[in-house]
Amino acid sequence: MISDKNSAKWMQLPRDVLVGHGVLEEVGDVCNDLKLKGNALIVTGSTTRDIVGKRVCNILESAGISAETVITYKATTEEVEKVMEKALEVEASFLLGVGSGRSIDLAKLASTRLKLPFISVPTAASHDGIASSRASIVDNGRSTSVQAQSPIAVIADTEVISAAPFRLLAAGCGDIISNYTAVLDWELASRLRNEYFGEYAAALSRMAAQVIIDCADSIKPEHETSARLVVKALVSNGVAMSIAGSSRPASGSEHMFSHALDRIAPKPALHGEQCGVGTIMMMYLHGGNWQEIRDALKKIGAPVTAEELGIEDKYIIEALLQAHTIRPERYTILGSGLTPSAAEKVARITKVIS
Ligand SMILES: NC(=O)C1=CN([C@@H]2O[C@H](COP(=O)(O)OP(=O)(O)OC[C@H]3O[C@@H](n4cnc5c(N)ncnc54)[C@H](OP(=O)(O)O)[C@@H]3O)[C@@H](O)[C@H]2O)C=CC1
Ligand SMILES: O=C(CO)COP(=O)(O)O
Ligand SMILES: [Zn+2]
Repeated sequence: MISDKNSAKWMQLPRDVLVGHGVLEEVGDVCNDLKLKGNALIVTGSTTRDIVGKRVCNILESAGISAETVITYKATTEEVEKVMEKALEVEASFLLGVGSGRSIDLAKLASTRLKLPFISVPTAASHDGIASSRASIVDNGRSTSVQAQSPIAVIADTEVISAAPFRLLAAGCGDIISNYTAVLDWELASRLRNEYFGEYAAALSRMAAQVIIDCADSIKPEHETSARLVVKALVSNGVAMSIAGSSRPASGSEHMFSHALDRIAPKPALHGEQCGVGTIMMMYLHGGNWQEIRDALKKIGAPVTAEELGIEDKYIIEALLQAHTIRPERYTILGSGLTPSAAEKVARITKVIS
């Protein structure tokens, strides 16, 4: 028998996934189904608390579960600690991340460290951390991708998500389309560095990006069918990351560019918006069809230029120059870095700057 000891992996996936109109009302039933009792801690943002957090609190209380709330501001190590302290103070037996990517990541990592279950309740389809087992946290000013647990349940109410500002849904499309360059980078790292490459996770990731590109014409504001399509692709991305055991299928050079912008731009845009623009430029560097990426993002209504991101050209160039230093262990098309003239060239040719 030929053994393959290195391939043994623990793939953690959500148990209950609810996507649809009004599924928020089923939070109590989901807790019952999963035998979650005691006190809940709702991790939410200042806007999303008013939109959904308070409603979740009421639904839980009607189901006999007492719920406390903690408000999040930044996805940092300090805030993970703040959430953990609050969970201990209220003797929480499980956590819910109710809101944006930041609140979900903080609930995910804090619950992992406390060994408590966690439910993901996204209020927008802006990022693919909805169902993933990773948390993107800034530690000491450095962007890190931390292994965490998958949510035990995902409750994605398309009525809520389609009512969110359309900019958030368009950003989610950028986060999914970025799978294309992420997978190209992963393949490159496999060829040049003999890095493990997961065919299945890569295929799933490419498929989600393809679905969004193929449906770009029909992704519209306030359409629940659009919200549903994007949420399903985001959930699928989370599954791809869990299968891979890393964010590799969904995060490559275009994500490093976005993380660099978060570090240096005075007012960064949304994660998925920056990743979308990064994908246009990284696809050019890969010698691929960057125009197809740009056209799809334009059709959806996501930004394709520095001006549309609301970021000055000089920060785009600086982020291109710094991107390879963000996660040096993650080999990408950026290799050991671009020269200033190459960075300016890629941004100009792809019309990101003019
Ligand atoms: N773990 C993973 O695998 C991944 C993690 N990420 C991470 O997720 C984060 C990006 O998430 P993203 O959601 O784009 O950005 P943010 O977490 O920054 O949230 C963006 C804003 O949208 C608001 N918002 C959310 N839902 C609604 C709504 N229904 N109506 C009105 N406003 C709303 C939020 O309000 P409020 O202030 O209330 O939160 C917040 O102000 C980054 O930190 C990124 O690194 C991204 C991809 C994958
Ligand atoms: O944003 C992500 C995938 O879309 C997670 O990626 P990172 O590993 O870059 O934090
Ligand atoms: Zn992302």
